[in-house]
Amino acid sequence: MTSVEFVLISWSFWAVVLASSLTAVVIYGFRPIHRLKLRHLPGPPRPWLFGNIPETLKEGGIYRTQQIYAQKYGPLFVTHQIFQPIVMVESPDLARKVLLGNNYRCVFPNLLFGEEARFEASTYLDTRSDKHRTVRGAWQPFFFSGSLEGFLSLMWDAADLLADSVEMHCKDDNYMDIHAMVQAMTVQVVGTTAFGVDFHTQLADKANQYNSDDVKQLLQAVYDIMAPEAFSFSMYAAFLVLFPSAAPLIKLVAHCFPDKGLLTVRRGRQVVIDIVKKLMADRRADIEHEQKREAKGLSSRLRASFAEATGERRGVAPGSFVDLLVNATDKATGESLSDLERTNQAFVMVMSAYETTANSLAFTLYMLARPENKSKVERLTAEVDAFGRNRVPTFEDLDQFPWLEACLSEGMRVYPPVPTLTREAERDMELGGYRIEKGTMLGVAVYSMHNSSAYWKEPEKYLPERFMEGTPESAAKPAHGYLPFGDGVRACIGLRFARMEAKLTLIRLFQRFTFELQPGQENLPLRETITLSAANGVFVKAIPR
Ligand code: HEM
Repeated sequence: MTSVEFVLISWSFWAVVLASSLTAVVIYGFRPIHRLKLRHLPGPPRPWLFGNIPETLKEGGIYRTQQIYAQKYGPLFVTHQIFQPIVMVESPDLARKVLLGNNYRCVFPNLLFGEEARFEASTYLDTRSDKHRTVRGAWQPFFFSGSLEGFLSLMWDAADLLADSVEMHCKDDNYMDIHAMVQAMTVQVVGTTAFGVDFHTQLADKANQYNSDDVKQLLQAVYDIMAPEAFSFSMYAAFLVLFPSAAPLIKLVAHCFPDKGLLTVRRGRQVVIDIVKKLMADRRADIEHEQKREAKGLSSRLRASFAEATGERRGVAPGSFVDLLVNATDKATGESLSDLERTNQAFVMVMSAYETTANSLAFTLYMLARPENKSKVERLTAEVDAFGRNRVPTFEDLDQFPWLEACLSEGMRVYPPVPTLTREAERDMELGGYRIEKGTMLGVAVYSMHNSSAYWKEPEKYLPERFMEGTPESAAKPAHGYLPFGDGVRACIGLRFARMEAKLTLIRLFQRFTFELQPGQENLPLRETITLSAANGVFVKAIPR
């Protein structure tokens, strides 16, 4: 073969490769099989290659496009937001059918590889059937009434410290970012209740800075993991979106040549994992130490009073999460959870326990600081005063705050901290008159449902009365239309913990202050990841009472 022939052959070879690749991309971009399968469902047109992503970016979030699509196409529609088509529902009845009939929550693919992927694979959030039952069973005692009662004083201490920080800002007469402040408080609560460690996240009245490098790192790391920028800044994420079936190859390349976004997420994860590993190792050492002391005949009751008298560190609360993990066994097999699984549970605890609670508190405080809600605040302070401005509530006392609880519930209606829920169809099913195939990804548009005039009267108004029994507003409330904590066997396991923490915080704050919103925040910009939060914080001025 002459060299000219060789070049010609190789040129034609490459032309064929190029042409067939282009054809594949064009066909792939249309996803004909998906279209065919879901052609009978209503929903927005799906532009080539990127699906509905451009519209989502334009509208500022998935929660917003869901609202627009529901208005246009009704309570069931198919959207192509990320990776694959999602059949979304927006009515209370359909949401119930999706959440109660399907027990596996879809978790979006990620870029993790190798050891990191193995770690992620054991995450609670992604467990199925028996494994899910085992892991949920291991978590459950942490939320029993006895455990919660034991956490009350730790939560109250944290809320009290928050109130001290607020007072400090009052002196400066400045607006403060109450969202950032409650975040610092909820991290403290996770630390003390679940791990027996005070992270000293709150500024309090003295140091005016974080006490420990670990804590600074932890907060930054959690932020990095959750930050949408970190994910979308990785160019590999775009490839995953476009070519999900090439995921293993994309992950391998991303692993070998990580870009800045991916590095940020991986570093963040590693920091949190290292910290929880350290916490668990410390606790194991403590347990061994305690057992030795026990063997020497010093009873735990005696030790507790000794600790009290000497001011020794309070230690791990009864029912602490690390203790549960250290002892956790798989009910089906009788085997103990592996170290990897234990570490993963602790990682999930840090990630899931603090942000959602902080967001729900920040949204509620935002609503209560708006001038038009002054009368709601007056009713709230009257309720708090009737209990006592300097009294510490007991576990039983928490039932004495129905209005405060209603204010919190209504805050989570307007701004549900988790705006979308997902499930995978476990079998072929009928939904809203349509046939849905097994394996289809399903979603519940919680934000849209909570803010729809189809189900709620005057949804734009902040009306805690909706959650007060016997009121006309409560009677007008849709059955099953309120889902801030999800529903079914995958519903939030931390619901009682979160509500108790939020109630104690609001009681302590309103015992001492009321709040005024900084002008210019009438429309609160939102940031959407898996959760919904205030994009630029919530700035308020506290008025001492
Ligand atoms: C106001 C605060 C909170 C809100 C709004 C919230 C909301 C949610 C939602 C919507 C889900 C998904 C439910 C579903 O798919 O049906 C969920 C699941 C979960 N939440 Fe929460 N959550 C909060 C606080 C907490 C806390 C404090 C913890 C831990 C202490 C926690 C741990 C979890 C866990 C582990 C899951 C997964 C449950 C499972 O798959 O079995 N959450 N949460």
